[in-house]
Amino acid sequence: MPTFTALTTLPGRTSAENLGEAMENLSPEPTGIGVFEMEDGSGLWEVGGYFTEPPDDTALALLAAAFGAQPFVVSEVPETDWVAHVRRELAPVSAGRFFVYGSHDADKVPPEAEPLLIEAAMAFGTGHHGTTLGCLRALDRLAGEGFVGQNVVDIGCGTAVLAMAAARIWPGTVLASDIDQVAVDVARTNARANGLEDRIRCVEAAGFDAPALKEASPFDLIFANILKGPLIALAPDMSRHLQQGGFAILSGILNEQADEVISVYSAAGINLVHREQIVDWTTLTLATIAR
Ligand SMILES: C[S@@+](CC[C@H](N)C(=O)[O-])C[C@H]1O[C@@H](n2cnc3c(N)ncnc32)[C@H](O)[C@@H]1O
Repeated sequence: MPTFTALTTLPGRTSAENLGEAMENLSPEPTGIGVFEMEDGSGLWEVGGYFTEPPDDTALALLAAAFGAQPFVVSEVPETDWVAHVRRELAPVSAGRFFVYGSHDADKVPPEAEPLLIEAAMAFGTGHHGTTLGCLRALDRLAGEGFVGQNVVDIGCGTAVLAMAAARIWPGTVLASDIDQVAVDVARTNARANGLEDRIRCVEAAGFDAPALKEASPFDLIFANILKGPLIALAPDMSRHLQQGGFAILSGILNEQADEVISVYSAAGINLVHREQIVDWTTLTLATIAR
């Protein structure tokens, strides 16, 4: 299936993030959105969306005008080329005891590491982003303190990197869910490639809204590496579905948004245990009891 990208630039991080959010409402819906500061010192931000069909030119022109952005440049990228490119570019990542790698780097896995094989594909979660790295490090820390997750869910699983990390170190089944069916398919493929297909159940779900999640609730560990908005919206559900003494590892939170997320979760009875910033992104470990 071909991939189309629509790219633009504009000044100002807030405007760029708002434009990225507005792009989520485009039809066809983008399968991914990226917002990056350009590294050329211009102070401009690049905002791009990936689509499986060409996005509507008029809608893009209206969006660009509304946000004071340059006209979008739409191009078709053969998916296989993109995947091959990413595979070549991605170096393995160490995060605590975990080692995330592509099959081209199989010979680099340290013998003592917990290996997580992730092939580049159309889903988020290779371990390179500060949010994924933060979640893996938070999991490593909890496990190092002796916590053993017995009923774990990874909401917004993307590649299922977090679900697989939990399944690597603990017995039991892990649920991996995503609102995006493409991500669910990628998650399933990755679970199989890692020999974890019997341990990870992959389902399509928005938040906790699927029978598989409701049946398995309450969880003793919930990962959710999604953005601030959906995290805040999910806080009441989290408090219903996280068991007493359980942990939530949350990410996708810009550093300056972390205090707001902490106070919303605290009001829902889920309290801060640990926070870590990796570049612009904060990962929070929270618990249903103060420690
Ligand atoms: C930043 S990626 C995280 C992927 C992976 N868990 C990681 O840590 O690298 C966020 C994922 O959450 C999914 N997502 C966003 N909102 C969601 C929601 N309300 N319920 C379930 N999944 C959601 C997206 O489709 C995307 O795959």
